[in-house]
Amino acid sequence: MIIAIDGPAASGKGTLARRLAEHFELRHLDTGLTFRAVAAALLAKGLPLGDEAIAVEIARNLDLAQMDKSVLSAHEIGEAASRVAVLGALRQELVDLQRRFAETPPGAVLDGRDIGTVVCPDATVKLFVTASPEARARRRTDEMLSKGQEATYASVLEDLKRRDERDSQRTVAPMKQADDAVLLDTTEMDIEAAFQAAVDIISKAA
Ligand SMILES: Nc1ncnc2c1ncn2[C@@H]1O[C@H](COP(=O)(O)OP(=O)(O)O)[C@@H](O)[C@H]1O
Ligand SMILES: Nc1ccn([C@@H]2O[C@H](COP(=O)(O)OP(=O)(O)O)[C@@H](O)[C@H]2O)c(=O)n1
Repeated sequence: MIIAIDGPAASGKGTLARRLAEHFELRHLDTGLTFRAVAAALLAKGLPLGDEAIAVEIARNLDLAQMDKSVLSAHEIGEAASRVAVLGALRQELVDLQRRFAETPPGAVLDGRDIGTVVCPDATVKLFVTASPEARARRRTDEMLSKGQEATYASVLEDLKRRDERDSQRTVAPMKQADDAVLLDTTEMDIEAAFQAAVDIISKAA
């Protein structure tokens, strides 16, 4: 079974994907981390985020097991990830890696922006998870503050909107709800309610 979860920044994709993977005894890949890892490596080398040849080389040598979420989840790396995510050759390299992960038995839950449309178009079930920009900004701000990071609601809201705009407008694999994906709007749901709604959708579809 392959569960594809897409949606905008801080919509709760990762939280849901982790819980669903545990519930259905599947592996989980946060594909955003793969873009974040490439961006972070370019930043560490002092190279421009548009250097496609080096970005592809970094992706080719990426070890999924070595990606450190606590480092890569930094807010500014999210912005840098969305800049490298427009590079077509890089996406191709990462899609190959993500697909191999998804197709390894017993299957997996993948979350990202183009899982249902590009990476796993034949996924068993597809969810497009969203929430209002204000709810997402509130959640991300609270998350950053709880980790002792500096954050203001207004700047996080602005950053998320800019990133969503870039992600949905790019020419290669833009963020988009697949035609056969089920929309899950969690604006008025807490984490538990969103999880139960997702389990219901998946149980009906699988
Ligand atoms: N339904 C929800 N209600 C309230 N907070 C949520 C909900 N879903 C996720 N969160 C919180 O919002 C933040 C962003 O969630 P995350 O799963 O990292 O989103 P994404 O993977 O889409 O960026 C986290 O702090 C998470 O605990
Ligand atoms: N499948 C994916 C996953 C992420 N990305 C890019 O990577 C960036 C970071 O993704 P993320 O899922 O880690 O971001 P958050 O939603 O956690 O803030 C996104 O803004 C996208 O530009 C992508 O293009 N395709």
